[in-house]
Amino acid sequence: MTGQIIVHPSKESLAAASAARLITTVIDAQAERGEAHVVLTGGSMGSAILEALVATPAAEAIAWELVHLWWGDERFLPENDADRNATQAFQAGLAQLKRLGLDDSTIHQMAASDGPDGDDIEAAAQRYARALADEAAEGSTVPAFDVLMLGVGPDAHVASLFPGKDTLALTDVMTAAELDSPKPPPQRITLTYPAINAARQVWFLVSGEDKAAAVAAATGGASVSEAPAAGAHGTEATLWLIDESAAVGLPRGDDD
Ligand SMILES: O=C1O[C@H](COP(=O)(O)O)[C@@H](O)[C@H](O)[C@H]1O
Repeated sequence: MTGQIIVHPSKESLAAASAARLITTVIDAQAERGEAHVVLTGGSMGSAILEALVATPAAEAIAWELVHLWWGDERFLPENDADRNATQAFQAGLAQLKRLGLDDSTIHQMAASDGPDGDDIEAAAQRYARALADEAAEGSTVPAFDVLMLGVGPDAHVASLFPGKDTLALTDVMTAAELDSPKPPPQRITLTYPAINAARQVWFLVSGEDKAAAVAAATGGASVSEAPAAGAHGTEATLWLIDESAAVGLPRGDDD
């Protein structure tokens, strides 16, 4: 496998330690490059890390006005729908981070199904690809994200890249529409592997025994088609940040 597995005792300690790691990584990125690009995940750990982040005073050490936030995927639903990843992120912590200087202009949401493209999901996916290209360095189509976080489903999906789907094979586009997701809602927009794998650091955030088989498969040599998480990696680091319950399927000695 590529990457390092770090096991935390509980979901709470995983979220708190990952939030602390995120703060340090963003501060380092800003010291080196001025601004930082962070990709958020949806799902349970997406909310947990934002809640932990806003609960620590150390979050104030980040220059939030120089942070770009992106999403790895989005459920294609109307704006403010409770199931949108962005809605959940605002509830979990983005609203508080705006008080620390995070600006709407650098919160890059994927379009909603009642947004500028209406229900044309392909157009909405392409719109996000253009937004990524606008912030990319010359000659690149996406920013070299400093941290890209990924939750992992029980079926080992990441972002909205699901087992056996055509989106897994895309190499020439940075975003894609998923029209028939096995997990509701069926319509989603996702980053593709070329976009994900441009990140400096990819962090998988996984809690719960229902994810243990997915963690074991993705880190144990399963194919990308079976376990999409196996196809994601960073250019500098790939970290599996998991809790003990998500680690129960790992061979003994594979964790820290
Ligand atoms: O639907 C989604 O699911 C995955 C995993 O979510 P979880 O609640 O099982 O942790 C998430 O990473 C993705 O962003 C989201 O759209």
